[in-house]
Amino acid sequence: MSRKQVDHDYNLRSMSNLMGERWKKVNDGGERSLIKAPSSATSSSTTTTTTTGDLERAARKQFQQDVTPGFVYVLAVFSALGGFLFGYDTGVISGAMLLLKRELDLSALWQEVLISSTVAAAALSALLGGFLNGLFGRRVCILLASFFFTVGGIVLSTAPGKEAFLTGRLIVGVGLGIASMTVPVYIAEASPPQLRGQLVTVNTLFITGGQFTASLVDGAFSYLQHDGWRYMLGLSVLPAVLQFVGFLFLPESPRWLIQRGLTQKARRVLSQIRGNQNIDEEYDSIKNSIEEEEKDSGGDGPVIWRMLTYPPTRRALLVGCGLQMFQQLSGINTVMYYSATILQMSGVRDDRLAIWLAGLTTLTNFLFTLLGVWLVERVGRRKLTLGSIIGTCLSLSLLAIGFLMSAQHSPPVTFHPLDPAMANSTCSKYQLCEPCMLDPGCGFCYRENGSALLTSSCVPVNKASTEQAAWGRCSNSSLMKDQTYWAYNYCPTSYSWLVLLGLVLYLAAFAPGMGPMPWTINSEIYPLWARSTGNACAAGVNWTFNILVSLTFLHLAQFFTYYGAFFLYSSLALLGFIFIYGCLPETKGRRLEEIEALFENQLCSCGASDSDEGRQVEYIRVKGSNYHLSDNDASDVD
Ligand SMILES: O[C@H]1[C@H](O)[C@@H](O)[C@H](O)[C@@H](O)[C@H]1O
Repeated sequence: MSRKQVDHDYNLRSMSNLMGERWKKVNDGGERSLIKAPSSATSSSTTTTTTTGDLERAARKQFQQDVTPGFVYVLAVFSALGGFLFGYDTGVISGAMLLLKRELDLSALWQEVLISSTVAAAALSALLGGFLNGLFGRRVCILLASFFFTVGGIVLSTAPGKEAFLTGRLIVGVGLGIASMTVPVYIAEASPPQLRGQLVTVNTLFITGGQFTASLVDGAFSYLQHDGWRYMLGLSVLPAVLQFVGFLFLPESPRWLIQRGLTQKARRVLSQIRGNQNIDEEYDSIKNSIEEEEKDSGGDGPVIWRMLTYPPTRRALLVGCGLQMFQQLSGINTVMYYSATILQMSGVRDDRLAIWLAGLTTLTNFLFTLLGVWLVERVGRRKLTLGSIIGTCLSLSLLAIGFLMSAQHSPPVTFHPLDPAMANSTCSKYQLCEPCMLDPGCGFCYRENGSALLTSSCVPVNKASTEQAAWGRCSNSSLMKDQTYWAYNYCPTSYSWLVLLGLVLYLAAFAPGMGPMPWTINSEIYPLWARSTGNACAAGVNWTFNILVSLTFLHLAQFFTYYGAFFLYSSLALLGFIFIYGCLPETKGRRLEEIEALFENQLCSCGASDSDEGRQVEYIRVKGSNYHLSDNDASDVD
């Protein structure tokens, strides 16, 4: 939308307010002036024959003087603690697992179960969250989520065994699912339109901030071999309690209150959030839209059915779920979960150093999400998402090329030691490091002299700990003499710089757009009656594809090699680009109530609405102004 048109829209909107206030003043007998207009405008308000030029000037002045009250920021930050916990709880487990698997003697299966149980619980509870949101409201759902985070954190940090730990992970997962779908909706519903994108994006900034904090905490407590994991997981209780207490005092979403018919309360909350600015026009607009939406929404039946049978919401749901699906299919969580392995490929052999350096990945993700917060209201959602996904696609190709070069220059196996148990292992058949590394049962044991590799062998991995070989030189750290290394899941390579470059570019491209925009856009594309269900479905899709991609990554790498897997993600990102190009309309600057109209056209003509800004004028209601005059609905002018 051009700047000029935004100004024009606001002028009209402000004018409608201004006119309302003037009528009010006339009716009040001219006793008070409710707008902070310049003296010229104020004096002319004693008559209703003011010229449009005067009105427009005064409206412009008034609009320029509007400041966003601080309360909306407080509200956004307390809600975004839910995002922080999302990032922290999904991020902290990788470091905690390193300690936990030794202390609780976990098999590979148990490790997988403990990691994926949270994500699976989140997928289910996100869907359930839609129902809870509609029934109890956003505030109760956020309170519920922080309650689950708190209880889950306590159970995890005090767990006596793996079963109790699994229970804790499931409880946290339930909190995650509810928070992930509620928080963006709550922030979007409380924000003024010109700030909405930025404030909802802050939630993703908190997610990546949580992931970054988790990597620092993992690094710090990795030195505490005994019970370190209890502190790592227990720390999440602090932000959870803070959010719970905060939300005891924060208000419900005004839009939800209006929908529930609690109009007086809604007016009070709206004026509290807007810092006692005039809320008549906004209140009126929300109320009317809800009434109209309810007429349009196709009668009875479950919300999801009504959404699917009403074309605009069906299209919005497709776009929302598609965005979340492509976010995960672009492989963000393989990069987040396996960055330590990728770093090891680039020559970092010390485990602790790899954990710390993995923190750099999460820091990059966080910093570039910050760029997204800055860009979202400047360039708009559509351009930001398109730019981001094309960058993601290219950098994934670069990552793949890095892995390809490493594979093509894979070091050979030069030494074939005899298995002491005389067992016939497949590992001894490999002639190169690449296939040896891709076999989850084997690892590469080698000596290094300068840049030359000597006596390299492919031997079975220790089933209890992938950090060692089952037998031989690499089976015990004290046996590993100087310059002897054990590489599991990676091969020593001189092309690691290409992989690292790809990784950094990937995060720089993904984090400002594809990271936050699916959440931000989902929070604004559904009409109120469909908002919680729409967000619940989209969040459910996000969690489902998260688990699908992260659980299949290693198998995918085994069958298609690392470069094959990353080329696949790159092609999926390209598909995502085509989908977004065709289907995602621009929602920047529009009121939530106006956005439904963007989905009235055919699905794949959405890009056209970018230039279709004249439509904006249709939605400006002058009702707010007439409201005081007659309180008579028949006098509304659309
Ligand atoms: O938007 C977030 C963010 O990009 C995170 O880094 C990622 O781990 C999540 O899966 C995603 O939903």
